[in-house]
Amino acid sequence: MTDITETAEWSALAEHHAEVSVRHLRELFAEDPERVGRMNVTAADLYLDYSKHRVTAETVRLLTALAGAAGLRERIEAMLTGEHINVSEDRAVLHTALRLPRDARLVVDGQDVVRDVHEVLDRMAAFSDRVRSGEWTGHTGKPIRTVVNIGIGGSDLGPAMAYEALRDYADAGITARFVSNIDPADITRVLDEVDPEQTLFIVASKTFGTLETLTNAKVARQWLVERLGDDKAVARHFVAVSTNAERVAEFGIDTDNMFGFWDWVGGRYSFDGAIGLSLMVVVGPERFREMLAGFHAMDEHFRTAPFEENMPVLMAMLGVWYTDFFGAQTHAVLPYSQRLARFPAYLQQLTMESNGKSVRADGVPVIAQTGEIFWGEPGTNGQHAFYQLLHQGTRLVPADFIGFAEPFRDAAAEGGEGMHDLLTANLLAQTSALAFGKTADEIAAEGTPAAVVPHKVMPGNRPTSTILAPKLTPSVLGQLVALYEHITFTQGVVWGIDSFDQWGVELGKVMANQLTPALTAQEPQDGAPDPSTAALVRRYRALRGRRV
Ligand SMILES: O=P(O)(O)OC[C@H]1O[C@](O)(CO)[C@@H](O)[C@@H]1O
Repeated sequence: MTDITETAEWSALAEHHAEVSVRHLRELFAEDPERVGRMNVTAADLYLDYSKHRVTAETVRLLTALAGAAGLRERIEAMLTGEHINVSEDRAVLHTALRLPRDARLVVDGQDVVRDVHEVLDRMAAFSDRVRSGEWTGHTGKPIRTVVNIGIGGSDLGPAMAYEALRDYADAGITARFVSNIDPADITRVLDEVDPEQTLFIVASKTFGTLETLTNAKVARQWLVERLGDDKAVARHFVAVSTNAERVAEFGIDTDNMFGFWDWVGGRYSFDGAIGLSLMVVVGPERFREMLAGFHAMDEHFRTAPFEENMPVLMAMLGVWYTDFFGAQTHAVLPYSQRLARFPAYLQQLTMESNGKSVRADGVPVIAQTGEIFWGEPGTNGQHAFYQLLHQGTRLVPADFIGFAEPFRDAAAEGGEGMHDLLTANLLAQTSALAFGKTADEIAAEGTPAAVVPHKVMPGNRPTSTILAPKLTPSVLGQLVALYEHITFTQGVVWGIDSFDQWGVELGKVMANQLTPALTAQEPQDGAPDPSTAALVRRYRALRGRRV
């Protein structure tokens, strides 16, 4: 395997970087009146303006050539057709199959994937309809009003983010809550606020072996049985989403009430399948299917569009450009929608668990920097917090601004007419200020005292993408998520890594299990892994009033 940094395309970009990195966006715009008309792309309902990036037409040509040199076209095909591209776990990677239409055909490793996917979707839909209509009741005969999703990582962040994004579409009077952390504060906060007779727990875990989820699920089960006074209540108040039927049964959930998926769906790529059950119960199967159609539309764009017009490829390669050539350390995602408040957190798992790797798929250490660090908050909240650093700090932080033409509902009736336009005006103002800034001359010309001028200079030349969509519908959410999935995939291909395993999270889990007795045993124990940890164990035990 040739390292990407050893290709002619990489060297060409390194040379080109020396020329482009000294240019200001002001100049790039001034010398090319066609720039805005050229540097945009549409995919399904999403419009991307990437003209405010520190690139020229030549940069785009070189970046897409690099994607080609990495074998991106072949790797896309390999993923979509079920090759075992997750090499360290010897698995296919087929989250795109979760949204294939019913009449598509895909057989992988002898399995009719499309038939299986739709079988599960149909069971989910039938179950959701029963819960939504009130036909499925709790143990005492009352309808379900709250679903509590118990899961963590991909079994939490996806459904929690999507629920928040689409909760305006809830039309059956059912709300969702999400419990993930092993911190007892998480589950108790929810249990304190829900009615046991009208609550359905969805225990969501791909492996059904995750400590946090199983612990929280046990707590919820005990709470329920105590409140309803009958073990049999569990059957009406607990369902499971998992790939592991045996463990679901061991836990005491009837596998008739289990919704399955497969090892070729990574946890962080799973909420468009059974892991999205809580969302489907809230918004209904029809909306859920609209979301899947949105995912699929972006999949098709990714599969078919030439790289220079391919939204995920362009955004991925811009990320590579800043990470590997400009040395950018992080990447901000700034949705101008309160409904996307959890989107940055969701993207953190998607991108960082996927691409936070330092060896290539063949086990050889990487040379390039990998794994963009994503972070962000909804606009305008971020503006009043960290945008100062984006505008005037010493670091380069490329940012994605995501906006919508229409809100789900405005606040006109409440006297808030025009609020949404104000929100959008803020988005546009920020990207313009970041790109073009304000010079010392312009500031001095406003009569600013000379000593203050340097403090007010806005350097500009800070790159942003602007994604604009008509409205945050289920379909648009699907498109957005698929966009970032494919950005993540493309970057993984360029860096030559396995984006679909996550071995780096395992050691900590094992050590936590080993350390628990050291914290809880009546007598102090040896065996802390290092002197610092041993001292912290003693301190913790002392604070808890235990013998040291
Ligand atoms: O769905 P599970 O098997 O409970 O796993 C939860 C999460 O834990 C991880 O394996 C990381 O520890 C994630 O990849 C996954 O999404």
